[in-house]
Amino acid sequence: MDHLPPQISGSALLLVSHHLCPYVQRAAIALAEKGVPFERVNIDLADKPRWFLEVSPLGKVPLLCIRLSDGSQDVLFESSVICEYLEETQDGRRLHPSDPLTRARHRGWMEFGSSILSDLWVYETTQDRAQLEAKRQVLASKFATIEAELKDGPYFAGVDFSLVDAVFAPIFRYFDVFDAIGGSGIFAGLPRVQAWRTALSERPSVKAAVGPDYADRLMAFLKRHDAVLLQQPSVSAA
Ligand SMILES: N[C@@H](CCC(=O)N[C@@H](CS)C(=O)NCC(=O)O)C(=O)O
Repeated sequence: MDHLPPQISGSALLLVSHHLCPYVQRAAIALAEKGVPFERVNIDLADKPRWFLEVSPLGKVPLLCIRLSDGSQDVLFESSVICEYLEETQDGRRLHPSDPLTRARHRGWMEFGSSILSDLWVYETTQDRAQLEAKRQVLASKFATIEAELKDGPYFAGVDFSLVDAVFAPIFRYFDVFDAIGGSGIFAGLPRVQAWRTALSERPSVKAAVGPDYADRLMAFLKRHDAVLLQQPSVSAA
């Protein structure tokens, strides 16, 4: 594999990213939690570079470009696969439970998080109010399911931060923005989810992966899509 992007330099790991992508953010959180040095390069998904199309089978970010010890290079795609690879190859904090059954359950909840991201894509980009409301109900129901799963916290599995947390932290950052523009109401009556969301927002790895101006970038994205989500009563009144 010798099509690595021109931006790669000294680091053994390069995360090919997009500035808003929650799948990228989960991988960046896993890297930060493990204390693994890496480089990050953002690409324009509306104008994908040729080198990216050559090494990304699905044309999606994230990619993890890896320089191996013999000097050869390889590329991984799919955020969950990247997280699992990091867990298997890198030192630092363990992000999966050691017990196989618990680990398998965690993988299930990571998939559940990805299904929420698919719902969110429609929720944030639709121009149809009925579709927005239908997705809001789906999301509310999924977070109610999570509420029943959460124990004492602060994280999904208790005191230990795990890959499930890395998956959900970027999801909650969306709702920071949605709440600021009128309130989704999705977490009302879900105290454990609320507490989990707060704990994740304070985690340094999450802050670093998502970036300080995330809300502004997401707002600009919503405006570009002319999202009906922006037409909340409190926003139109402003
Ligand atoms: N299942 C993939 C999803 C990644 C994904 O959907 N990435 C989006 C950005 S958030 C993307 O690259 N979209 C570009 C495209 O579909 O053309 C993963 O977990 O890595």
